[in-house]
Amino acid sequence: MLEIKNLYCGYDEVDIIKNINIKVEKGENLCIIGPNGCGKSTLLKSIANIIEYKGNIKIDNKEVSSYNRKELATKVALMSQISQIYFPYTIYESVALGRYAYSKSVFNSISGEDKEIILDSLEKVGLYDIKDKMISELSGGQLQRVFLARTFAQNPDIILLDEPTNHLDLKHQIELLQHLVSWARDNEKIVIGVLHDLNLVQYFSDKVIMLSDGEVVSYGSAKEVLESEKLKNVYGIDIKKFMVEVLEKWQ
Ligand SMILES: Nc1ncnc2c1ncn2[C@@H]1O[C@H](COP(=O)(O)OP(=O)(O)OP(=O)(O)O)[C@@H](O)[C@H]1O
Repeated sequence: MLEIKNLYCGYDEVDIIKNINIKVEKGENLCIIGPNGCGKSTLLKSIANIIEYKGNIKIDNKEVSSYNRKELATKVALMSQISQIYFPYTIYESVALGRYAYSKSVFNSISGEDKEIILDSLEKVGLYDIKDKMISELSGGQLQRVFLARTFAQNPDIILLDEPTNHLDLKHQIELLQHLVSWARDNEKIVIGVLHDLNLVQYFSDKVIMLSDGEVVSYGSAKEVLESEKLKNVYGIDIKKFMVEVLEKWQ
């Protein structure tokens, strides 16, 4: 379980995130929404202990800042927006890096069980058949799926995703989110994702948290949070009216 209490964090002594309190139960999918710059990525970075924070962030009753790096890697994995850094690795090798947290030393070779987990992760994201390709030869969407497979291979208790679908076509967006939902439900894990597409939020989340200027302005089911008036106040446009107009065009 993840429990966040009185959380404040930011950069250069300026708080971006202010007084956040949430509890996420095992098996739950939480979506974080809110306009550009409201602090969504900053919140994820604090949960992954990448930036310092004030208050409490506890995974299984232990403060994330008190886990050592390797231990924390078995608890939480952050998949960020795609980085443009390309290492000279194959897809398989890149995904194998996800098993590092479980190796006894950097000199240990990968075990039979590790191999099975890596191949299973590649299968899940549909990259098994091209696992020996160099990652420098991949499209943005394929690369995103490599990072996701590495996250699955890491098998943490909590996966944090920062706009995981931004490079994916619609089929892969839906498949990815379906994988994540069943991964969380079947294994009693937690998925916390920043999503901009409110249709996907509506479809895949158990709970939604809406941020505005670093504070929680709404927290609950998608039905409770994605209310027309609340969205208008935070985003400054009538999103529901726009969505309904678009849907009518499909008729
Ligand atoms: N490394 C950093 N140093 C200083 N300020 C930063 C840093 N990263 C982000 N910020 C600032 O913190 C604020 C929140 O940024 P953050 O990336 O968390 O927002 P976001 O809600 O994820 O935005 P977006 O939807 O555009 O991705 C912004 O004002 C941003 O400029």
